[in-house]
Amino acid sequence: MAPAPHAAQSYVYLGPSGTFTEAALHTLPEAATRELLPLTSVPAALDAVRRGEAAAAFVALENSVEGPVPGTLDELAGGEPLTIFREVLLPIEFALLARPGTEFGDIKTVTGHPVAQSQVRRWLGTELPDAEWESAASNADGARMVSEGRYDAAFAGEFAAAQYGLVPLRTGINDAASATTRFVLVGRPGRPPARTGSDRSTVAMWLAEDHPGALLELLQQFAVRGVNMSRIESRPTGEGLGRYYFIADFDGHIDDLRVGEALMGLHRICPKVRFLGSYPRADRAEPRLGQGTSDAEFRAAHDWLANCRDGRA
Ligand SMILES: O=C(O)C(=O)C[C@]1(C(=O)O)C=C[C@@H](O)C=C1
Repeated sequence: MAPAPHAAQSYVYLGPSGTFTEAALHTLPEAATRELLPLTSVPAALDAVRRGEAAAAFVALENSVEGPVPGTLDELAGGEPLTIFREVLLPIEFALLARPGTEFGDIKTVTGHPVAQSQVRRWLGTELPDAEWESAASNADGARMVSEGRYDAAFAGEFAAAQYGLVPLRTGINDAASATTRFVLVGRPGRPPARTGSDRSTVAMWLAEDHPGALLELLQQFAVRGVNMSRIESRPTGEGLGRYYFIADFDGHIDDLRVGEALMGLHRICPKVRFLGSYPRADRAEPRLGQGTSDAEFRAAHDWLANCRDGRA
């Protein structure tokens, strides 16, 4: 359901209330001053922002176990441009929620978000090998459907139990210790938040045509400027088999000279580049700079070139 026009200053997110997305959103200080509106899907949330019906959407981007959240990357790379302004990391641990009185041995059907399924697959295979899985639009939506009696149990955050009148039959479930989901706050294009010295940037890039070394040419734009890439995904363009675009995260801010030079390099060799934002890193880690890649060294090189051109070298 689309938010009402008066909600234009709101933040929208994957609902209903009780999702991990909502829990992560509450860790952002600015969320306290906004109306927070749950919507039924990530595309619905991003479209509400595109239409100006919400100030920003808060969406899951990747999980340390499952990898990218299907759909979110393509939503950011396609359609009307959007920009990432913030990131949040949330440790993820599931509980198995059921209606009060349900015996563990009676569970025949379970539900949860598809990204949850990949995080509990081994646990499910061992503990409930005969249970039938059906996907829900979100983990909280799964809990809601259990409260309505449509499934016996749902995987969700333990915090969702009380909201839906359920009880946690098992807690602390996750196939991988320290599973973490990365969320981002996305708005209409605007000036990125100020550089903090511990920043991350995201860009989507399209290749001119398939040829030997095409991916290497992209990577070189980052490597020769000392820009550390932290993630790169290839995604189908939808224009036929073998046609891909790339979406990458890298250390640094668009105001860092090495980052600006790398982005200009991409612009020279790619038919299309979409800058998706520079924003403070949630883990506050600072990049390690290689020799010759600091702002001061880039500036000195520019000054030297200008002197050479003026005959003052
Ligand atoms: O269903 C939820 O609770 C969500 O917030 C969505 C979501 C996701 O899309 O990755 C968030 C965190 C977990 O990794 C599983 C599901």
